[in-house]
Amino acid sequence: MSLDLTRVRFARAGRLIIDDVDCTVPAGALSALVGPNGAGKSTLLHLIAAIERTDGGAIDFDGASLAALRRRDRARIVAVAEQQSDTELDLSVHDVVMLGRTPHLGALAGPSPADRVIVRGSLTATGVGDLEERRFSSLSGGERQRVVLARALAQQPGLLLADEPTNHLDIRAQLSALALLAELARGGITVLAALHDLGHAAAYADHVIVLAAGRVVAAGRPSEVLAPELIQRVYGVRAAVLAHPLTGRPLLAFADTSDASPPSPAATLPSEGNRSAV
Ligand SMILES: Nc1ncnc2c1ncn2[C@@H]1O[C@H](COP(=O)(O)OP(=O)(O)OP(=O)(O)O)[C@@H](O)[C@H]1O
Repeated sequence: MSLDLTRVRFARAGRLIIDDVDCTVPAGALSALVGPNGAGKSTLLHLIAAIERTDGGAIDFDGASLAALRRRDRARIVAVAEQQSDTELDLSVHDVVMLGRTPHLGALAGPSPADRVIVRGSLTATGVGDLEERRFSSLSGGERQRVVLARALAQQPGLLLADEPTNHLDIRAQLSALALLAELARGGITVLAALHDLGHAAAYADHVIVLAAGRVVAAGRPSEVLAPELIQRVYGVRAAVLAHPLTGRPLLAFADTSDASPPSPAATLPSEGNRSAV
């Protein structure tokens, strides 16, 4: 089930923050949403999740408007994994992740044993099964990040939106989180993750959407999109694309424009290999 955005617009304080965005997030793929600070990545995720209302355009998942759904129906389809507000701080980790089951529970019904199994499985999948009884407020930033992803998994969505899912994570946890998102995508979930690290996008994403100043400036396979010219144009840094010695996937190397050393001769893209490392 693909996500299709057509001429999506969003303005705040008299400024267009999302400016006629057209793009498709393909089904069963891990798509990376990349772009400089302030490009509009988080805003776009919020518009897709209908946390914010668009000022124009259409956002359809599997051919149906997400904004037109009732909140509960939408929550059965779309999950958002992002840094949480303070409202969850007083809950246990178990209860935070159980919130992901809310759209699936009957009107007056509490969680069933099956819901508890799903919660436990989600915590295990994100590597925090041993934290279930802890207060969310007592967790480190990286632990919270993984619990937030577990909550989104527990929702069993068709569309998973993740805002900086590797934030706060150590390198091993970063790779695990990305591999998990790629695996979920292969399992049929449409995944759109806002990523700052272009290396992660190159190494793990099937599809990359580049946002700059609220506009989509490129979209496609990482090997097509993450080219030195585009990175120079969008981020203002020099880049070389190498072949990862362990995986064969694209490996990006950067230098700021003041660095006088010559550009790498290896500025061609390698073929895509496995995704076990960046
Ligand atoms: N409510 C608002 N009122 C005014 N401006 C806003 C509002 N929300 C977002 N913006 C502005 O919209 C732009 C896009 O913000 P957004 O957080 O979506 O960017 P981002 O790509 O996620 O950035 P970052 O990589 O820094 O997290 C920024 O310039 C931000 O200041």
